Amino acid sequence: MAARNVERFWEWGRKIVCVGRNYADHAKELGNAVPAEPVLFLKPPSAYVREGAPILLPGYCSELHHEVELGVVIGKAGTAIPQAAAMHHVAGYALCLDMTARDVQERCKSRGLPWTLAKAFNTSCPVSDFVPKEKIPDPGNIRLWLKVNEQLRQDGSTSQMIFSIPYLISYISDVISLEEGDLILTGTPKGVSSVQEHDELQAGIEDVVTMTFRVASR
Ligand SMILES: CC(=O)CC(=O)C(=O)O
Ligand SMILES: [Mg+2]
Repeated sequence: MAARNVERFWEWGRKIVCVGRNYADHAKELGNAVPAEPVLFLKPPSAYVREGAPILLPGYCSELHHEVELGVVIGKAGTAIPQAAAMHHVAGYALCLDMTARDVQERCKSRGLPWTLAKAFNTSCPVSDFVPKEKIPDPGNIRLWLKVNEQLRQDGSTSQMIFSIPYLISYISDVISLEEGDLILTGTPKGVSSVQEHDELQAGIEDVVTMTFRVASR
């Protein structure tokens, strides 16, 4: 069998581990408490969508939100990885959107139900090209931005994250072993807002990588 290339991690069928409420200003804008420990949820590999294909509005959602996030691509498997060794397990990064059916999430929250329908639907994880680790020497201090129809909606820095990337890798891998090709979404800064059919979303990690997606109905 030909060796698989981590640069095409989205084709591997590996898990996507997402961190919620990792930026205090975003937790605040949604009226959520700032967490004492990371809030985790999962997306399946079927959530991936690549540039050229649309983000599909789930039929049961009336308020689809964008969340721009730094994605961390795992290059070396591990369980209970110590923080000091965490960055040795990183192959690189990707620009990601954590598309969220916000109305559905609010209903789930009020009923104490899991967020699966709100977070894990097909095309809920638009993802950029792979960014090799060397291109982002300080992932804890880099700008993330997102425009909808050319209007800037999100503009934050990973320096605002509550839990650092090494802490997240250590925390997650203590509970869920990380494998090569897994992706960690590290949370979103403030400015999330709803998108409609035909909207154009442009996002970037500083000027390192950008991507553009359109929203379409199913
Ligand atoms: C409230 C959320 O949807 C949490 C989340 O995904 C985040 O990035 O924060
Ligand atoms: Mg998110």
